[in-house]
Amino acid sequence: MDLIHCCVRWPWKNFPTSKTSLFQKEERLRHYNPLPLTVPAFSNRMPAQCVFSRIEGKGKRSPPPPPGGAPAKLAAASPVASRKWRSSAHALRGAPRRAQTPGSVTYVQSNLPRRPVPRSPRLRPGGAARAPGAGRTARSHPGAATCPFSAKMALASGVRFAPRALLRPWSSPVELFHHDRYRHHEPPAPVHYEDKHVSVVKVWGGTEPSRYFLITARIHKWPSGILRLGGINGDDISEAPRVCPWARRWVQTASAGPAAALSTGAGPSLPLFLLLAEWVAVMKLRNPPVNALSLELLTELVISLEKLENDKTFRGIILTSDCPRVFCAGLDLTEICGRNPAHCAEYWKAMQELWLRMYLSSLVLVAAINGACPAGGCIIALSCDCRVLADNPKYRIGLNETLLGIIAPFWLKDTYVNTIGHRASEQALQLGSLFPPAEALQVGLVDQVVPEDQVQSTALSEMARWLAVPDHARQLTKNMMRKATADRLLRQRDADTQNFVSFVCRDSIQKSLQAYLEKLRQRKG
Ligand SMILES: CCCCCCCCCCC/C=C/C(=O)SCCNC(=O)CCNC(=O)[C@H](O)C(C)(C)COP(=O)(O)OP(=O)(O)OC[C@H]1O[C@@H](n2cnc3c(N)ncnc32)[C@H](O)[C@@H]1OP(=O)(O)O
Repeated sequence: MDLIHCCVRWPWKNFPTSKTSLFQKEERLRHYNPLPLTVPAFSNRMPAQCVFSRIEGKGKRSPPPPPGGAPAKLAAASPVASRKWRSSAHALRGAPRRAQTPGSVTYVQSNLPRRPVPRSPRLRPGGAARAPGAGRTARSHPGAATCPFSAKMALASGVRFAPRALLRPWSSPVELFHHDRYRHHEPPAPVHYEDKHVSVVKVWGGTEPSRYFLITARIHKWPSGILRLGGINGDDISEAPRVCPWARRWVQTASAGPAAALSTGAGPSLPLFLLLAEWVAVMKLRNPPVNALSLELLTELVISLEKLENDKTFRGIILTSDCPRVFCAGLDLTEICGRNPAHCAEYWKAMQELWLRMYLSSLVLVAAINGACPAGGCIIALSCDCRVLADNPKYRIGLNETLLGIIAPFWLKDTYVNTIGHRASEQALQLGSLFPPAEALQVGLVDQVVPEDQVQSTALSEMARWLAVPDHARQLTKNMMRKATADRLLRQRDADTQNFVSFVCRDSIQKSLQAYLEKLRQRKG
């Protein structure tokens, strides 16, 4: 299994929500030299099928909070929000930074001269700003600290978002911004731009003058790196490097194309005043020949997911296959055929664990299904948030257990029902249907069917779409939708394991598994 982690980092998390606060922000940015980003390689070969290859940012990390920093209450309630607050507060103050702890991403000394950041007269001690005339900060707005909707209300009522708004537990305001304003304002014609450095995945936003836009671009040098470039129509694009000096190369390259393309209704050029990026991991299943879910692979998957979940810089995983023509062949039948009950129990527990982790993952999981996806493979795909399937009639997807003489356990059935509905599941499960792409799309088993060579890029743009939603709101919603299903298994996990073991260890089932495996082997010959 391959994991490719790619990233660019951004120094600013508070996005201006009005022209006034934009200018305030630019004023501060003028005195702040964010860190240069270079791309060293890091490879940590794991045992078994798991390979991590990292592409990492260089720079330095924020120090712990100053005395009187993030309130202890916040730290206790939301470590992520607290951390965001700390790094942003220090960026504002130009505070010295220190190297990150070993074992995680490595940051080194910046070569760029760092200038102290003069405190804006509008900044109050503690970093909160009072916007002129506003009289209130977002924080003073009831509920603004907890949910994007009240932040939206605050926006509507003219409240300027101040640095203290960083205390909000939900993620980058850019996402809120995009979410609020651009969801229904796609450009009239798609904008295509590609050169050797970047290719534009999607442009969000309208082309009217004085409107913001957001570009999601892919950086070729970082295969799964997603770059977000924001701008206002009509401003000067040459400002961009000043704002994001460490990303100058890419900003400049990117700016020529999409900006020009977008400028039709808004003047000759557009500014890219903000650069955002997400950390997205690409996880490639690699257990040749067919990515059968061996105990080893299951374990690696669980460990990798846990690592990524715990590394708060990651927000999404694209799951795909490294084996040609097969995404995942499902359970490794050799793990349950001719094995003792203890082994079967251990195996099934690992399968449950993987499903639980994936189904309830706080990260966005996108399955880039680039091959056949039967049975357990389909389960893996169904546990993701979004599925993109390659348009090849040989790449069929579905739960075909009944054809093998086995029965999908209740939690797989529930996952199926949650995805395609009761009647379609009833039919497909009993018939053991494996759907070709067009039918899979029609029944709702996958979200997109695209030509094979576009699976990864489509998965990436789907990821961008999912990451455009504030993490906090998306995670809670996901939990709300999926928790009951997961809880059902959690309540009866041991009984489910017992059922599985006693079922697969039956002589009749062992015989049919053996016959099925034999058939697969002969078919090859
Ligand atoms: C109330 C009680 C409740 C109890 C519940 C018990 C039941 C629990 C059920 C849990 C749900 C999940 C079930 C499963 O996942 S079962 C597995 C189902 N999988 C399949 O049916 C897929 C079988 N494979 C294929 O169809 C093809 O291999 C595939 C289309 C994936 C690829 O075709 P291709 O032509 O490229 O490859 P080959 O067929 O030539 O295969 C190459 C070698 O791989 C071996 N192989 C294939 N699949 C598996 C597998 N699932 N496990 C182990 N090995 C597999 C195949 O035998 C070939 O091996 P050799 O190289 O040795 O010949």
